[in-house]
Amino acid sequence: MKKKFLTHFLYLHTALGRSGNGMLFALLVGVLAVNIWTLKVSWDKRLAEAGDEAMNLSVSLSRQAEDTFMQVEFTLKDVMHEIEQSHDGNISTPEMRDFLRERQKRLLQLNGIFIYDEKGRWLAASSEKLPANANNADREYFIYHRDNENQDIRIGHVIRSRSSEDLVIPVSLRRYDRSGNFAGVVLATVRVDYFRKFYNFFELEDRDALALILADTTVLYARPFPDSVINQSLAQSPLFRTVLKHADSGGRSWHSPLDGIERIYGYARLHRFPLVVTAGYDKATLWQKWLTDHLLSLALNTALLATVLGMGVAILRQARVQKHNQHEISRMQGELTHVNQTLHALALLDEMTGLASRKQFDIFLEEALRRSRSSGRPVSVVIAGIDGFRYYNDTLGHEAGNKCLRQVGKALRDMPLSTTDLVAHYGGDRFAFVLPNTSSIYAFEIAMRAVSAVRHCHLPDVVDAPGHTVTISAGCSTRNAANSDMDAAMLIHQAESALLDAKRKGKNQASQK
Ligand SMILES: Nc1nc2c(ncn2[C@@H]2O[C@H](COP(=O)(O)OP(=O)(O)OP(=O)(O)O)[C@@H](O)[C@H]2O)c(=O)[nH]1
Repeated sequence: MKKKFLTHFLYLHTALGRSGNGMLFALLVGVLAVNIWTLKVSWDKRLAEAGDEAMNLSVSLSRQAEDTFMQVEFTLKDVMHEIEQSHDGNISTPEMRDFLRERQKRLLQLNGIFIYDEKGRWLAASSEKLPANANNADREYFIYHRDNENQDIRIGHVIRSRSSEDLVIPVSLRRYDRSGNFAGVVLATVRVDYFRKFYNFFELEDRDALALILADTTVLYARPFPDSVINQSLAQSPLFRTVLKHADSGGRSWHSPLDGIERIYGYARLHRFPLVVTAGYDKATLWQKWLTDHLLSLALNTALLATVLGMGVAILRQARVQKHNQHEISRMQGELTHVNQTLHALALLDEMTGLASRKQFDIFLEEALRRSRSSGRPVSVVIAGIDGFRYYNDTLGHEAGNKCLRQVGKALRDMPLSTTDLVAHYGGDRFAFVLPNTSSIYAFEIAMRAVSAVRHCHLPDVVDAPGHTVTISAGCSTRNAANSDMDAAMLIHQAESALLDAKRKGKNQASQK
């Protein structure tokens, strides 16, 4: 049912419909393929651009991080130098505090600078006052330096400052005494807010991400995440599992383990410090923006395609209507031809007697004369009339007269004649023969046979004339070589004249002119 409807709707039952639909389908597939391909190329290009942008951003962020920590490193080294310069070994002096404060103020990223002895006690700090009995021996960086003879700068996990309550990144150096033993730690704390502010300068979408990460996979700061992600491990991130193992910088997409969102990331490992920075563009946001940019062209293309398809269907429909109309016209023409033929045939037959009509007689006679002229062979005409038919008609009535006409007509039709001869009802009580290739002698014989045929039918005549039967009289004329100038009218006139002769001579006989 559905298939039938579809076949009819799409005109698939016609050759025109099939080829039209084939063309429309090919057009649809072609336009769709080109559009999809163009859009795919455009989306791939956008992704590649986003990858490049993320990579560039991560490289600049890595420069910024390197500069930030390098300045801190130099400051720490300055502090070490200053400590070495103190003659009596006393660090807890106002001069040292001023020195530390002055150095701290130089760098925006610095939260504070601190000097601890080998027990973790505060010796000096850039802050206004030293907390009483303060001890940092429990801090992770302190324990590290106490237990490791490493002279390099160390960047630790984020901690909350005991002096300012801020989230800070501890950057520390091991102190040595003159004998080379552990003498404590010099610490500079870098504000996490410094990175927060810096990363906020960039015009990014809500779900785009920037992160500063320790090389041991610990998050130091990451936007747009809450501070709860700070110090989380990214060991499960593709960044540490695979990506960084292949290259120190580059671009790739992966799902962040912090929120599961897929981003196009750029990443860069710092050369001088064990840090990694990443910049990631949210793929879904990129897709939405790209879609919005292409929505207009997409809508226009769709509208164009729909218009073309609509026009195609309309043309197909129009062609189908035209074909239907043509079919109707030819069917009607056929019907008209049939009707015409019927009408023509009816006009050529006499309705009452079933003999040829007067019209057919005229046509047939003209044709016989034409052939006679070209062949030189004779053609004859016999005209017969019922004797005393007016009286018959007047006495027995018109209906009886009609019956008599039919009976006489039948008698004449039943006469054995040549297939080329024609018997017609000439009109009124008259009958006529056209006899091609018939000489005057033979025409006269046929006229007499006609008279005889009617007589032998014994059709009863008028009631008050017993023993009388219906008779006819006949007159004939012939065109032959001797009177070759005769036309149809002359032949008929002569035959009628002969008929009158026969009537005058007493009826029931034939006469010839
Ligand atoms: N029933 C009938 N009568 C017809 C028809 N056509 C003509 N007639 C009649 O035929 C008669 C012809 O009369 P006439 O021409 O005088 O011929 P007639 O009476 O036979 O006279 P003669 O020719 O001298 O024998 C008229 O009365 C017509 O009304 C017809 O179709 N049916």
